[in-house]
Parts: sequence; structure tokens; C-alpha cells
Amino acid sequence: MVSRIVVALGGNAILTKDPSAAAQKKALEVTAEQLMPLIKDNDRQMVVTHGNGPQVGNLLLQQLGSDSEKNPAMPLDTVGAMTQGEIGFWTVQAFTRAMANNGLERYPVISAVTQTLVDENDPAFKNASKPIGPFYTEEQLPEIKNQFPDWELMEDAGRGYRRVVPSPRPLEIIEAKAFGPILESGSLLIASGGGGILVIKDGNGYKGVEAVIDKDFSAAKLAEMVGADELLILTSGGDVYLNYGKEDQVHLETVKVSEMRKYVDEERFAKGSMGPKVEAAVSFVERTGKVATITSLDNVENFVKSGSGTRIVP
Ligand SMILES: Nc1ncnc2c1ncn2[C@@H]1O[C@H](COP(=O)(O)OP(=O)(O)O)[C@@H](O)[C@H]1O
Ligand SMILES: NC(=O)OP(=O)(O)O
Repeated sequence: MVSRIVVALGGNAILTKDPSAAAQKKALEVTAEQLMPLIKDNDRQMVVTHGNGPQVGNLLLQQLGSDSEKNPAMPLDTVGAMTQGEIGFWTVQAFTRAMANNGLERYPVISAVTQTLVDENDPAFKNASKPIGPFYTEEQLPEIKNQFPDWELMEDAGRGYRRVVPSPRPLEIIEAKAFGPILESGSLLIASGGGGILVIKDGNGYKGVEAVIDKDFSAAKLAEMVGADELLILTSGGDVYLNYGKEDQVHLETVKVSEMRKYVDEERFAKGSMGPKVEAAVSFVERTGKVATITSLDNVENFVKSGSGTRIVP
């Protein structure tokens, strides 16, 4: 029987240390090979989604560098769309190559530029929380604040300071309703990259808004909307721990969703990193009765063989 999986790629799947296009393409080639065990038996339809935090911030900075009347800087929603195209293009090429290497040529790979509907009254618009772009040291802060006085900056999980922008919750991936036939045709689909381009309702249509969606929340919404049997969130670290980094940390393997919801409500997971992933995974399991797994890219083969990872079950 063929099942359907949505895979959310963490930052390290695309960007390691070197932010050049060549290095990001190379990282994605490695990632695509690591994901082949998921589809090599032709028993899964797969949608891949990914983040864009570093790329969208970097591209915004490049906009500022060339802002002029004849060559104006693009707004954040448009820059988000540009990163979907950029990373989508690299990802299509990486998976096409990996599939050919693994004898799976019959799957064409498609990358969709997708919009994510949010509520214009979402309170998150008043509270910048999503880190984007490069990291700055504490010593660089005065210069950065001077250069970009309207930026909000925040410490990001002990790794340095970053610009933060609002990050409302996704209500709907607008194009997802059309994905069923694409997946049934055997195509591998890349969608909702960077959480999707944020839009709000505008009369009979939609208009873009300036914010960045957390890709783990949009992955959960996408998985729900395409009727996925599994949601797989791949992170740079790996499985989820309680009391992470402390002497008494506990490795979470198979956990009932009610227990995980309790931990989420007690704020047992770090806000900027593991917290949103667990919350997104829990919401997918609660809304669908299906299974969500959080683990590392390096563990994909074991996940396929034995379901290894932090599994949140109904
Ligand atoms: N409770 C936890 N269990 C496991 N990892 C955690 C936990 N809390 C924080 N982390 C950190 O979160 C990281 C994953 O988040 P992040 O790097 O933001 O994600 P992404 O891989 O999507 O870019 C892990 O590498 C780990 O360092
Ligand atoms: N949009 C988004 O969540 O990107 P990152 O995962 O790269 O932060």
C-alpha cells in the first residue's frame, strides 16, 4: 500500500557554514541522498518542505544594498517568494539527481511557489519572534542597531543575535488542495518552503504581508491538508529530550500525544528551537490521529527500518 509523508527539512539540510549558492546546492545534494530510503521502495508519496530563515534574511540585506528608484528593494513577502524559488530550484535539482542515482528516474520533481493564509489580526504581528538572516555577536550589536534602527534583534538559542520578524500561525496552505493528483502521479513535490509566502484575505483575492512563517507549523498544516499518513520533522540535533542538556535529560522515544501536549503546555521545550517543532507535531497528531516523528537527517535510514526517532502517537 502507498502511504503519504510530509518531510520538513531543518536548517542544516540546506545551509552548513558557507552561505554561497554552490555550498547550499551541495548540502541539498547530500540531504536528498539521505532521504532516498524514504522512497526507494516506491511505497511513499512524498512532499518536502524546508526553512528559509538564513536565506530570507540574507536576501533582504542584499535588497538594501541596491535600493534605488530604478532598482527598488523588494518587500519581505516578495523576498520570501524569491527564497521559495531559489531553494525550490536547488532542491528539485538535488532530488532529481539523487533519484537518478538510485534508479528512480520515473519521478519528475516539482517545486511549487505556495501562499500561506494567515489571520491579519493574529497577535503575533505585534510581537517579532522569528529569527532570520545572519548571526551577530554582542560586540557587533551597537553598529547593527545604528545601521538598521527599525530592526528588532534577539538572542537565538545561545548562538548569537539575529534580526527577528513577526511570525503568525498558518491557517491554510492555499495551493495544497491541488496537490493530491500531483502526488498520485508519482511526482515528488517541494512545497510551502520557508513556511510559504504570507498572505491575508483581500476582497476576492489575497495580498502579501511582511512576516515569516515558522516552517514547522506550516509543515504540520500542509501534512494535514494533503492527508499525510506521517509528518517527519528533521532537525540539526536529533530526537527530542526532556530537560535537554541537563544531567537528568530524558530521551523521548514513543510518546502519546496527550503526554506531549502536557509538556508543551508546561513549556518544557526551548522557545526558538525545539518548542515550535514539538508543538507543530502535536497539533498534527491531535488534528489527524496520525503519527509525527522528530529526528535527525542522519537517522532517516533507521526511521525507515524501525521507526526510530521521537514518535508522537495518538
Ligand atoms: N528539548 C530538546 N531536545 C532536543 N534538542 C533540543 C531541545 N531543546 C533545544 N534543542 C536544540 O534544538 C535544535 C533544533 O532546533 P533548530 O536548530 O532551531 O532547528 P532546525 O534544524 O529546524 O534549524 C537541536 O539541534 C538542539 O540543539
Ligand atoms: N521559515 C522558517 O521557519 O525557516 P527556518 O526553519 O530556516 O528558520
